[in-house]
Amino acid sequence: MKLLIEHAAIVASATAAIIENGYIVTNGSYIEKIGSGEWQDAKDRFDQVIDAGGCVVMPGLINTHGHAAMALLRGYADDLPLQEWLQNKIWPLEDQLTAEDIYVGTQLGILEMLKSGTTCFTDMYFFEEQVALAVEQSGMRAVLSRGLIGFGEKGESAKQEAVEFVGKYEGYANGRIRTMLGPHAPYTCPPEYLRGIAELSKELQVPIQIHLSETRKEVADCLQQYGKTPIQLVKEVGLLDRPVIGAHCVHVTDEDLDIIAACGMAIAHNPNSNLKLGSGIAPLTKMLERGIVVGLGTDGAASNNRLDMFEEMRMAAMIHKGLLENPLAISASTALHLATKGGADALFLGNSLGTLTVGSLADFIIVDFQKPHLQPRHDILAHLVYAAAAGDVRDVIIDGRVVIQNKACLTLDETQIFKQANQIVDRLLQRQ
Ligand SMILES: N[C@@H](CCSC[C@H]1O[C@@H](n2cnc3c(=O)[nH]cnc32)[C@H](O)[C@@H]1O)C(=O)O
Ligand SMILES: [Zn+2]
Repeated sequence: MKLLIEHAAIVASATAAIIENGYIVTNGSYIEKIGSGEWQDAKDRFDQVIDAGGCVVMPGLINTHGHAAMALLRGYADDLPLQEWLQNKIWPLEDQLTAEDIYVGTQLGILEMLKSGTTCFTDMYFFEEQVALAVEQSGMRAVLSRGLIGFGEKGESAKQEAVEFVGKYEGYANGRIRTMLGPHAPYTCPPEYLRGIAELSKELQVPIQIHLSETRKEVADCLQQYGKTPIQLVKEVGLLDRPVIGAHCVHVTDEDLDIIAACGMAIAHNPNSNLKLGSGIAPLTKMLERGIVVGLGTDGAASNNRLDMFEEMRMAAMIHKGLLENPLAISASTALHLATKGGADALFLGNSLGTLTVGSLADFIIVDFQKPHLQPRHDILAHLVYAAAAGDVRDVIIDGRVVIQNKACLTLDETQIFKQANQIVDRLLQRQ
């Protein structure tokens, strides 16, 4: 497949100069050429030529933390704190979910992410092979892990499933699927279990994703039980000797942050989920000051309730400005970086993903700027962060393939997915 995208304003990265009247040529999965001016050569050698006049092309957004199938649970349990939300509402309902439910729920989540400009997402859930199937069929890129709760027999069999999952799906779907190990959290995985996961990660050569220091209660319980913060604990069991992305890190001490920086652990910052569950606000500026690699994430749709990275990008900028009473705290450029290259780096994929350069993967989005809220064009980068919204995404290209065209998804059947998702919820809530 060979594409020519022309007449676009190209934001190749959060720091590069904007290319006016630019073009991008793709070849297979990769970007072959980027330049400005009219395309002079023949166009008949392209499979498709896309006129992006009046639009901005930017790297696809990278969602570094979530549980896609939880789109099914959107609006099911709102206005509760994390532990109550998980134990009383989410986990009992998740116990009833079938493989088919996860497949449909993931399709719904992917559809929402694609239409709002996400080209790569991270997932930690169960029936993960169904997630892989939905990813493969949708054309999306993803980093997938079987979520692990490390107690008893179930903990061991889930670990075995995770090993098989990595073996089967690492590099699957033309490399669009990458894998990780997904121990859920220190409060659901005992220290010895986490130690085993660290060893497994080394053996299988895949990174780890885990929820860490999400709430004040989690940290207090951990201190009480082990005499250590969650960060100190995961360091001690050897987890941080491996590549790790920790989700949340809302309640971290300066010493925790020093450990994170020294070990090269990456963080998924989920501002909207942390706000909605009343967990708090992670110290993003302190993380960045220490050179910690940070990406943005939505978390599941049951705690957000959107899978919209434009929202996360905007919120990441706004919330820290307000909190620190400093409009410079997180600039538009920093927010855009976090949502693109920062995310790629946080998933250990920064070599090929996150910026638009010759030789990098052809994952990018075309944002329609012919909208009242995106005019006049003072500053394109600021518009992308402070003014643009999911609905402005016109086309999405992943792995050199057009997946969303003129706002329509070419790979998933939207009507069918809505119908099936509602049938599942009716069954779960016994409304039929
Ligand atoms: N329960 C699964 C394994 C866990 S998957 C990951 C889990 O993370 C849960 N989850 C979603 N968002 C959060 C969060 O913000 N903090 C902690 N857990 C979450 C989610 O509901 C899901 O149960 C099994 O059958 O083995
Ligand atoms: Zn989560």
